[in-house]
Amino acid sequence: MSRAAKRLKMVLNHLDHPSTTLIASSTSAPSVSSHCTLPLRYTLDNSILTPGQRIFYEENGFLLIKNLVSAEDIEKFRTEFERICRREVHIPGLIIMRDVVIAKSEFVPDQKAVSKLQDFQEDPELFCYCSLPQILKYVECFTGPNIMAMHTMLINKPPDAGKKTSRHPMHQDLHYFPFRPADRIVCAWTAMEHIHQRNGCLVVLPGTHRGTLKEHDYPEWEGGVNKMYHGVRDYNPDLPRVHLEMEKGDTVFFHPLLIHGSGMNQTQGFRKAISCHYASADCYYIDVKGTTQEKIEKEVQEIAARKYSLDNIKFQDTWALRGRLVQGERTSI
Ligand SMILES: CCCCCCCCCCCCCCCCCCCC(=O)SCCNC(=O)CCNC(=O)[C@H](O)C(C)(C)COP(=O)(O)OP(=O)(O)OC[C@H]1O[C@@H](n2cnc3c(N)ncnc32)[C@H](O)[C@@H]1OP(=O)(O)O
Ligand SMILES: Nc1ncnc2c1ncn2[C@@H]1O[C@H](COP(=O)(O)OP(=O)(O)OP(=O)(O)O)[C@@H](O)[C@H]1O
Ligand SMILES: O=C(O)CCC(=O)C(=O)O
Ligand SMILES: [Fe+2]
Ligand SMILES: [Mg+2]
Repeated sequence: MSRAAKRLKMVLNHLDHPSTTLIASSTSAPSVSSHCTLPLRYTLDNSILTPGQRIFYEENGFLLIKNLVSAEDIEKFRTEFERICRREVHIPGLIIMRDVVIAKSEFVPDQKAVSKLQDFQEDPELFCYCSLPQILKYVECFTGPNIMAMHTMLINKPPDAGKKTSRHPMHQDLHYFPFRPADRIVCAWTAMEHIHQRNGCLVVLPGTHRGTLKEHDYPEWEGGVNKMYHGVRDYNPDLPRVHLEMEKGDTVFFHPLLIHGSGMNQTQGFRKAISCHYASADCYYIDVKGTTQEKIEKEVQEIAARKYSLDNIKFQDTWALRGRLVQGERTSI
């Protein structure tokens, strides 16, 4: 056995012990070190993730699992999405979002007018995604056994109308969340078709989950920006980034501090993905007053007041009302 292989084996043998520390370099096999250490803090001890997968998530803040959701399930989500677009079903609480370019034009009951569905927790067909056992099995590695589905989306990224508004600016999802700890929150995002750079795949900045929550603002884009699409202020386009090309059914799990976004859709198709943000039910709410999240709190409260006549609702309560238990016990949030 080579020296590198021996070293790797030693790390793998130790990984099941919480006290183990390791350094994991981004290029080669991880090595045990007594002076420069990185505890495992982003993943929990169970037998689902291989040691290599744990190290990868610890280092990079995301983990891609191939072929996790079946074609039949994806077909079911697609069918339901189309029914919603044709207004054949009405789902309480569901937000149907249109791209900013067409938001002010005429009503067209077609999927071509819908860029995103948000908050589908009351739709049994779509919410089925959030309870898929093969997804929850992975989610538990990050959240622990008590699991809440906090936020649901089906993204139908439209062909760009020429103004680059189909882009999603680089952001950290934690910016939208008034609950903690961040390490017990994870997003599952599943490709509903082949997603590549030309139709606007996810773009991630590996390792940025180890940083802090950054200040977010609307980016200054000439062609306009969609409502609530905040981006990290002073985005540095020189940081190393990875385009996540995915096949239908592939699922990426990522940390809420990971900086990510998606490019414009340069094809004529509507690229589809379905996602859910999960949190441990043992998380707790925080007050965002006086923090960088105050602006988003205000925007969400304005929407809650305008759309649902919920005046003076607390930011935390907009989440408590939408969150749904999918495994274990609803202990806190
Ligand atoms: C049961 C408790 C209820 C609590 C309710 C709380 C509401 C919560 C809102 C969402 C929270 C978002 C949290 C997400 C966090 C997850 C992390 C992931 C990061 C992201 O995904 S970032 C993007 C997330 N945000 C969105 O997807 C935006 C959500 N969209 C909307 O809220 C609505 O689509 C919108 C934009 C408010 C419009 O809806 P609606 O009011 O139904 O639409 P109207 O046609 O009536 O238009 C009203 C007004 O808005 C303009 N408009 C419409 N679409 C857009 C757009 N895409 N961009 C900019 N402006 C838009 C439209 O032209 C109208 O303007 P007027 O000037 O004519 O009034
Ligand atoms: N000023 C900015 N602030 C925040 N996010 C940005 C900014 N500019 C670009 N992005 C985001 O960067 C990510 C990468 O975009 P994309 O894949 O389109 O890059 P690219 O096509 O390689 O670059 P370019 O568009 O410059 O040719 C997208 O999420 C995009 O929305
Ligand atoms: O373009 C996408 O599908 C990603 C959207 C995203 O990151 C989000 O909604 O939080
Ligand atoms: Fe996001
Ligand atoms: Mg681009």
